[in-house]
Amino acid sequence: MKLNATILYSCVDDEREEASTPPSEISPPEPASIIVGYAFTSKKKKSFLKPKFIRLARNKGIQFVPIDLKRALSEQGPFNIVLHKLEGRDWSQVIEVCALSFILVYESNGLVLLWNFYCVASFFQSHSISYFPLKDYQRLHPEVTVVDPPEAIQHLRNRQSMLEVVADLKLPESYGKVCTPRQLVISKNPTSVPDEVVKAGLTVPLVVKPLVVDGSVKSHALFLAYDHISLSELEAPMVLQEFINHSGVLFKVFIVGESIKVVRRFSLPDLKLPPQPMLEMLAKELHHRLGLRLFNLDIIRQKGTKDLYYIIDINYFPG
Ligand SMILES: Nc1ncnc2c1ncn2[C@@H]1O[C@H](COP(=O)(O)OP(=O)(O)OP(=O)(O)O)[C@@H](O)[C@H]1O
Ligand SMILES: O=P(O)(O)O[C@H]1[C@H](O)[C@H](O)[C@H](OP(=O)(O)O)[C@@H](OP(=O)(O)O)[C@@H]1O
Ligand SMILES: [Mg+2]
Repeated sequence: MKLNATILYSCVDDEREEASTPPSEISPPEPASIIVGYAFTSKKKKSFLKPKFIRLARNKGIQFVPIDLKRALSEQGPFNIVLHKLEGRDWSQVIEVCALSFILVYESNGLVLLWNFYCVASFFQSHSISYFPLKDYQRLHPEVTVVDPPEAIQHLRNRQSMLEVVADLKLPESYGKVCTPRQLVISKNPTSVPDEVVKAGLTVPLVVKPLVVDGSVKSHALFLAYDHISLSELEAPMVLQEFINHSGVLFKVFIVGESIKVVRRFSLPDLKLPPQPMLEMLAKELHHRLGLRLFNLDIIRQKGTKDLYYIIDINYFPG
């Protein structure tokens, strides 16, 4: 969900360039000292690989090379860094599910399809394609930095596990208190939702969010439920989250390795930012617990309080 943004701690060039020419097609690549292999959705290509950014990177000896997902990763490169953001299931799972489907077909159809599965397996072997290419690639090439490991990203692909890790933190409260909105996960059809909401002690209005976050448009379709009747009309799986009044101000906290950048959206000029030491503790802890280097936290402050903060969303490799 995009709102107007004011950059605070750092000056980021927000100039939008419509063109999204792949880097390799702009001009012949300069000799690069760092080669970044990337596997992106077309949306990510557009938002991230802007010509101006690619020029800047090239001047610094960094070259972006597209990864061909249809070919074995080990046949491509060499890369210094692998950067990825794909829609739906992550890269390794797509291949895993493909192999699994053959096993399932084999189980229901007997020997003929056993042979089929065997052929697929030997095809993968002879073409050096593993069922978990990124994992295998990491094992074979520990010198390559993969940003970020698919298993770490999994935490952020579900709005329950995403916030559980924050709820488990035991941070000192000297700079402010960080919590998460109370929420209820609805996994099945929602006819019983009104009762469940009452049982859980939640009250309307509630923010309704799809449980799964897979980069699709659907996973960003949010609703506000103002009454109990509308709750039973929604599509599971979803989370129902208590609405936090927050004066319409959101802090986007971007974490890139050890650095933290804060962006205020719907900014008010005289409003103070969340304290830097609190953000540093949060970023450090979540980096360790999630195993991610490139992510962002969306933080709001409860209206009428000075230091009660809620983390409402965490995004991997955000815009
Ligand atoms: N619990 C909440 N209380 C009040 N407002 C909320 C709450 N949750 C979300 N919002 C509002 O809805 C917006 C979108 O919510 P959220 O970030 O969870 O969705 P998203 O689809 O993951 O968005 P993004 O594209 O930023 O990742 C927030 O930026 C905030 O303005
Ligand atoms: O407001 P921002 O720029 O942080 O919006 C992000 C959004 O929060 C999600 O991270 C999006 O990723 P998906 O969940 O995969 O859709 C980002 O899109 P992307 O195409 O840049 O990865 C948004 O920019
Ligand atoms: Mg999000």
